[in-house]
Amino acid sequence: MPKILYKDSYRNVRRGTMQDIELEQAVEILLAHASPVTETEDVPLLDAVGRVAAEDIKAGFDNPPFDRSPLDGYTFAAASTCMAKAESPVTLRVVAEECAGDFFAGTVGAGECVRIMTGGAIPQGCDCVVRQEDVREDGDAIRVPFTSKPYENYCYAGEDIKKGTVILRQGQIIRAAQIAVLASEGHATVRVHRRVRVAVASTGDELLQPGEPLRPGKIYNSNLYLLAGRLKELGAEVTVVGSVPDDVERAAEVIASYADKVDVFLTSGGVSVGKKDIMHGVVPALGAERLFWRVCMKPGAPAIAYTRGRLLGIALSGNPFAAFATFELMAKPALLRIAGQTDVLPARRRAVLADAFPKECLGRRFLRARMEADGRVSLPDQHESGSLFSAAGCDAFVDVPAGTKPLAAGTEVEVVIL
Ligand SMILES: Nc1nc2c(c(=O)[nH]1)N[C@H]1C(S)=C(S)[C@@H](COP(=O)(O)OP(=O)(O)OC[C@H]3O[C@@H](n4cnc5c(N)ncnc54)[C@H](O)[C@@H]3O)O[C@H]1N2
Ligand code: MOO
Repeated sequence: MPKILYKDSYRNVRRGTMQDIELEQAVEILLAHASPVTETEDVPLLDAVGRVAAEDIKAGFDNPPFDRSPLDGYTFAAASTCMAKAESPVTLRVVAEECAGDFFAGTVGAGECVRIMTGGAIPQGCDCVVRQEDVREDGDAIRVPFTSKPYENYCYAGEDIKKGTVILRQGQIIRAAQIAVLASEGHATVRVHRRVRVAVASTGDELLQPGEPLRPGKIYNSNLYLLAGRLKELGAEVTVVGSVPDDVERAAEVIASYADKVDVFLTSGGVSVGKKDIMHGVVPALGAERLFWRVCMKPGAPAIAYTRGRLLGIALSGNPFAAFATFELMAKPALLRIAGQTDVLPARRRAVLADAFPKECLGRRFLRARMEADGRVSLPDQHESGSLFSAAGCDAFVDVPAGTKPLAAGTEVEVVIL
């Protein structure tokens, strides 16, 4: 591997045609290099929660599979009660009893009924159900004091799902409701894409692992937990590499050793213009192609993306909120695409600010924020890129365009929902 000096690495890439790109362009470039995994596997339904469907599934039969009763009561032909009145009820003979799961194979004739429980299959000859509380039970007969209409209190076969309906779409994320629908159609397993494999590491000789004693000038490594934790939440197969030293060759060797094992190598730190911002050197040392460096946004502007063969490398800023924001806005769409998902961009909406933001934004800025129950979006007090704690309760970013003056409470803003 060529020896690359720290001081060379950013200066070389800064010269020439290098230009900051818009976030949307960065996402487009990442998505263009995010090939969905092709390997699939069949997993039991409960293991499929959080996974991405690898095939469209159509309902193989009408659900429910038979006409059924929505009540505990009696079923008969509505025509049998056409003469019924409160003062002269019609008497119907109870010829059978059916609980849910039973099947009465006979035909119910005029003047007859079947006692039926909720979920019981409606027998031949019957077209309505009455509640048992509404009739008088009298030995093996009932007295019905009103006329019933055909298909009153009646659940049709296929009322829930018609045969042939697409019940799961390729690329859809599978949640509890989806596995319940699959179960209702008799599926015990479902075909899913294999999980996206991500190695996550942090750069920075200042970093200590939690559990080590705190030493002067050092800080604990929080980004590793933020990124690995978020990857877990998103259902990725995470390899926690840990801290890589601030050494171009060593870091490149570590990343290269994962090139065939993971889809994405995610790092934080070392992307700005400092003496130890090694990622500029790591990219050529890896023999990788740099896709971009610097995005027109705060925080996280100095993010780098690169590829080597099938490996996609995403190097985020070390500042914790920069790592947080750029992970959500740039890395996540690419990871979801690789995982096989079709819907990969975060939702956006307009909302009114509950709090003021007192600073002018010369460049485009993403503010940590929280959607409130009243539909407004609130801001914490602390917005530094290096501050993590105030982001911990946030579930949205306010997307503030370049050149925005201080924002007053009550201003309508564009919000990215996490
Ligand atoms: N002269 C300039 N300096 C800086 C610029 C610039 O344009 N010119 N950009 C600033 C911006 S914006 C950012 S963002 C940071 C990006 O720096 P790096 O991505 O190279 O990150 P580091 O220098 O390694 O670290 C920055 C900051 O974050 C702390 N850190 C790093 N890793 C972790 C971790 N795993 N857990 C917790 N905290 C971490 C690190 O100690 C630093 O305080 O550069 C600005 N500078
Ligand atoms: O892009 Mo940086 O995170 O603002 O300090």
